[in-house]
Amino acid sequence: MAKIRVTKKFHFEMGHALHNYDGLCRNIHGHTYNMEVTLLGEIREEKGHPKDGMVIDFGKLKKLVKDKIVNVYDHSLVVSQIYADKNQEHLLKATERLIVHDFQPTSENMCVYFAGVLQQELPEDVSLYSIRLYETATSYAEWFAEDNK
Ligand SMILES: Nc1nc2c(c(=O)[nH]1)N=C([C@H](O)[C@H](O)COP(=O)(O)OP(=O)(O)OP(=O)(O)O)CN2
Ligand SMILES: [Zn+2]
Repeated sequence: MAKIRVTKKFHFEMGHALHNYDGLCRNIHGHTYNMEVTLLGEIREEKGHPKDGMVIDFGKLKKLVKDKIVNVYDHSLVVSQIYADKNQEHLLKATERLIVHDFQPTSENMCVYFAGVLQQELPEDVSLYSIRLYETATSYAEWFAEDNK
C-alpha cells in the first residue's frame, strides 16, 4: 500500500525571552508562530469506511495538535527555569499563562519538544515525519524523524 505524507498548518501567538542572549531577544517579546506538522502513513483502502482514502482525518490531526500544543501555548509566555528563577515575582504578576521549561525557548528547542509531545499522542498507524516551526516570517527550525532515529 502507498505510504504518503500529510501536512496541516497551525499558528499561535507566544511570548518568550532568551536568558543571557547577546541581542534584543533577551527581552520579553512575542511572535506569531506558524507550525507545519507532517505525518507519514498508509492510505486506508476500505470502501464504505468513513475514513477511506485517508492517512488520518485532517480534523483528527487538528484536534490533537490544538489540544496538546496550540491551546496550551497560545498567548502564553515561555521562559527557561533559569530565567523564571531570576524573575519569578515579576513574571507571575505579568501573565496568567506562564510556561517554564528546563530549556531555552528557542525555535529549535520548542520544535524538538513539540515533536516529543506529538509522538506520544499519535495513533499507532501513523508516525510523525517532521515539524517545521516558523518563529518569524524568515526564520524556522525543522525536526525530522529521519534525523533522530
Ligand atoms: N538559532 C536561533 N536564533 C535565534 C532564535 C532562535 O530561536 N534560534 N531566536 C531569536 C529571537 O527570539 C527572534 O526570533 C529573532 O529572530 P530573527 O530571525 O533574528 O528576527 P528578526 O526580526 O531580526 O528577523 P528578520 O526577518 O531578519 O528581520 C534570535 N535568534
Ligand atoms: Zn523571539
